[in-house]
Amino acid sequence: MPRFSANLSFLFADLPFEKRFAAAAAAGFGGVEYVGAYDMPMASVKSLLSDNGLEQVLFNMPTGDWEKGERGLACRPGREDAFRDSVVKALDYAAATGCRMVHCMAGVMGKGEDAGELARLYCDNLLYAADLAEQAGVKILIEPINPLDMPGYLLNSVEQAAVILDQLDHPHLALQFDIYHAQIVGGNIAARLDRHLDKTAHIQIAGVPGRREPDSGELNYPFLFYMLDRVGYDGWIGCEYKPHGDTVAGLEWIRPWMPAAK
Ligand SMILES: O=C(O)C(=O)[C@@H](O)CO
Ligand SMILES: [Mg+2]
Repeated sequence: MPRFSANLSFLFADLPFEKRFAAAAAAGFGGVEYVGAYDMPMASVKSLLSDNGLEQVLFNMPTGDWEKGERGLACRPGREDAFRDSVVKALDYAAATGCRMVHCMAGVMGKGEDAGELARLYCDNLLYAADLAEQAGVKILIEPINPLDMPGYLLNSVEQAAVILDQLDHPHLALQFDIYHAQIVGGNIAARLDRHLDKTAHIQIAGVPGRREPDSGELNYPFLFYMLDRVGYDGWIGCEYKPHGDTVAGLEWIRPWMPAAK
C-alpha cells in the first residue's frame, strides 16, 4: 500500500504555511515534506509535526538565493562555504524534526561554464554532505529535474544520477525519483523505476503535462503504485503537484489508498 506524503510547498498553498500541517493531517496524510522551513524556529516546526501526528519525511537544504536564480549550491564554484553551512543547518533541522532524508539541490550552470568542472565540485560536495549526514543518521538525496522547468539545472536525468551514485558509492547518498521530471526527461517510467529502485529512497508524483493532480495526463499512476507494491517499495510517495483548485477537492484520486482522517 503506498504511503503518501503531502508536499506543503505545493498542496494547501492557499493557507499560511503553518496551517498546512493540520490541513494535511485532516486530509489523511501521515507525512509531510516541503522545500524548507528555515525561517521558523526548529521548536515551532517540531510542535506542528507532533500536534498533528505527522512525520517529517523530507525537506531541502537551503538552496541559496532563490530570487537571484540560485537553485542549490552543490555545484557552484565560490559557494563552497555557503554549501557547508547549508549542510549543517539542514542537519540541525533534521535532528530537531526527526527527518531522515534531506534533498540536496545541485544548482544551475552559468553560460560558458564547464559542466565537467561543476560536476566534479558537485560530487565533492555530495561526499562532504553524506559524511556528515551519516553521523546524523540522515540520507542525502539527489533529484534529477527537467530542464524545461529549471533551465540550466545540472542534474536532469535519472541515468545521470545513477552514474553519480554508483561512482560515489556512499551509503548515505540516494535517489529522489520524481516521476514528473523523469517522464519529461525520458519517459518509460515503469522500467526505469524498476531499474533504479535499489538506489531510490523517495518518490514524488504529479500529472504530466501541467504538474497537476496525478489522475490527469499521460501517466497511469494506479498501475505504477501497483507495480511499486509488487516490487516491495516501502518508502514514501510525495504529492508534489499544483492542485487545479481546492487541494482537498482534488484529492479524490488518493482515496482508494488513503482515507481522510476521521
Ligand atoms: O522541484 C522539485 O521537483 C522538487 O522536488 C523540489 O525539491 C525543488 O524545489
Ligand atoms: Mg520533486
